[in-house]
Amino acid sequence: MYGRGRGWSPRTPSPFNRVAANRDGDILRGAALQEGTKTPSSLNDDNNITKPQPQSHDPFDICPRPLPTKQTAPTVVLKPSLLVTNRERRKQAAEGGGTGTHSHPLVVTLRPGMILLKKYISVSEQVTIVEKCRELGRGSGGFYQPGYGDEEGEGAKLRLKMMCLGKHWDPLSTHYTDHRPSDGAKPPEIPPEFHRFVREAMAHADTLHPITPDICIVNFYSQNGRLGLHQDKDESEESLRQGLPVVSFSIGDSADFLYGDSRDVDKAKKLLLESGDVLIFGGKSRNVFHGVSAIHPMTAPNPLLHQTYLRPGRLNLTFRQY
Ligand SMILES: O=C(O)CCC(=O)C(=O)O
Ligand SMILES: [Fe+2]
Repeated sequence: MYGRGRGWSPRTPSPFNRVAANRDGDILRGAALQEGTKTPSSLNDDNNITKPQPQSHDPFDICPRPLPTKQTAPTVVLKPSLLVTNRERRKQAAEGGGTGTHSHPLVVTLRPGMILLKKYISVSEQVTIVEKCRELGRGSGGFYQPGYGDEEGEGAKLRLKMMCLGKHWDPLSTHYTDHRPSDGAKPPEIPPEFHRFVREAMAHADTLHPITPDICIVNFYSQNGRLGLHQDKDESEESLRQGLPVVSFSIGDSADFLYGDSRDVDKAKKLLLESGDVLIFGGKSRNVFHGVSAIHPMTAPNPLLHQTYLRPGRLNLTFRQY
């Protein structure tokens, strides 16, 4: 995914020092290194440092329930009335999308091989996706904060939480593996309903080869999340040669998505990806450089938040065929 396309390996000096210094910022150093990880080294009985142990990752809940307030016991969390929810749904439908009727999606060709299905995923489908990602994300192989740098996980961290389905993408080796090296977890399977959503979306991108995804990388960006410009180049040579597309679902807060022909942020185009958007890039755009430069707070659709408690931020799923 990110690594190989970014043109470095763990044994060569990481370009992230450069990236971190130039505001493109897909990593955090220092204090943020602590988030979501535990140090893998430990002492044995004789107080000698042992070999690195498998890490455990703190569970990460993308839909935390509100804490009860002090003065009232037990707290009842009020969901909006049906009237309010329906009004919001109608408003959203009137604004042009996310209605769940895929008969006339707005299909925009951004460049050859790069297709945007605007507000394509209905709110109820977004709810299904969020709930499934929540469930899988809290279990074995669920969300963690991926690190680069060294085998002890003491290097830089990506500025997002990640979970892989189908196969694990390892940021250290920049290869796909059957298990997550840090804790040995096997990635959960891609849920059958996700396969259906991808199949239906692909039908609107008929200039591109359809995929049968066997990998889905799920990223959760908090409001200061970022992802530097990179190419997705770690799938099989055959997949890349055929230009098999990456299918990307955006849910939650909107994001500034950058794309272009080089890693140069100043030359990249900027696209606002909103909740329910599907971006497909394959064929002549399979190697496009892309990244996320900003998340826009408080832009997620209210009905989605009311139904899922999705935390502030953005969920992105990229489906690929190895
Ligand atoms: O979050 C996005 O829109 C892009 C994610 C991405 O490029 C990746 O996971 O490789
Ligand atoms: Fe990517």
